[in-house]
Amino acid sequence: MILTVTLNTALDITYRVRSLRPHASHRVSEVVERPGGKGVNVARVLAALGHEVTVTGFAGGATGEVVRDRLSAVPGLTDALVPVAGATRRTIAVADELSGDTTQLNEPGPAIEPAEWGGFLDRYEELVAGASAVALCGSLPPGVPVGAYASLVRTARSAGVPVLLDTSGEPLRRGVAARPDIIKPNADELAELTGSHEPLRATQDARRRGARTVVASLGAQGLLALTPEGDWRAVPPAREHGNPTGAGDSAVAGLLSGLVHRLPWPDRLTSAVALSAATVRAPAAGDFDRVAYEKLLARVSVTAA
Ligand SMILES: O=P(O)(O)OC[C@H]1O[C@](O)(CO)[C@@H](O)[C@H]1O
Repeated sequence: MILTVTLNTALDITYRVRSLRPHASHRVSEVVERPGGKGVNVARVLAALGHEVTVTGFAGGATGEVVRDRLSAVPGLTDALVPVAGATRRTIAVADELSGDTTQLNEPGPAIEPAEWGGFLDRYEELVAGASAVALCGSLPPGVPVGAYASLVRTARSAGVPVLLDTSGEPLRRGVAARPDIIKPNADELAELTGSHEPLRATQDARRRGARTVVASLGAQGLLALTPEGDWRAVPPAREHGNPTGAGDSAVAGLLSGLVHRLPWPDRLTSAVALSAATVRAPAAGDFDRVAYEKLLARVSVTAA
């Protein structure tokens, strides 16, 4: 099984409005509610691709119950979330029909008590022992130590399980130094980590900091990957229009799926780019348009970087 870790799970709410304007009141034409947080989205896509996947992290309160209830209906997905006293956060994505842009508002998440964090570490160690790969995804809720991902990377490495890290800021900086197998920063996360806004230079710098492979997600420019097998750019055939929320999570799912199937890197990148683009076409995060995905697979271009 593939293990995904979402320390800051969420109930993702997507609102559709005609046109979003600051300081104005809006009528919402559609509301979609989904279990979210990056690792949860990754897990849902992996399950849809036919993988056995286990979700862990924290869940609490009424929002946590909704998240767990919805996850129990996903075939192939096992819920190993650790209960906490605080309530799972909500995130709000406002999709603006006129511009096609999405505005995201993410709550900070519940305060995690030291005993809850300790309980999670024990659970994580047990789960890692049965995993073929681990993904550590998203922000940290308050109370979780900033070096959390560095510890979780070290645990996976000492168990001999490949580990992918997808986070930002100081948790990413510390996590990279613990030498994860793969990191998947976006352009902003890379720039924050390295101080460089030039993607190739920043990706090389991120690799020198400790990640074995860096896969940078660059929006419409696709993925730039520096790997032990070679360096590639994987680009979708055209810019997609729709809701980009969760597109990076789908790319992570594609990378993990390719990793456990031991596919060559160009094939992993093709699948990651196609899934990512097919997610932009689907209305809610963590979903992808399967027909678009299958068509896109033949149209992604992978070239040496
Ligand atoms: O953990 P954060 O970095 O706040 O990101 C969480 C959010 O990002 C998304 O996963 C999209 O990538 C949403 O589903 C939402 O839950």
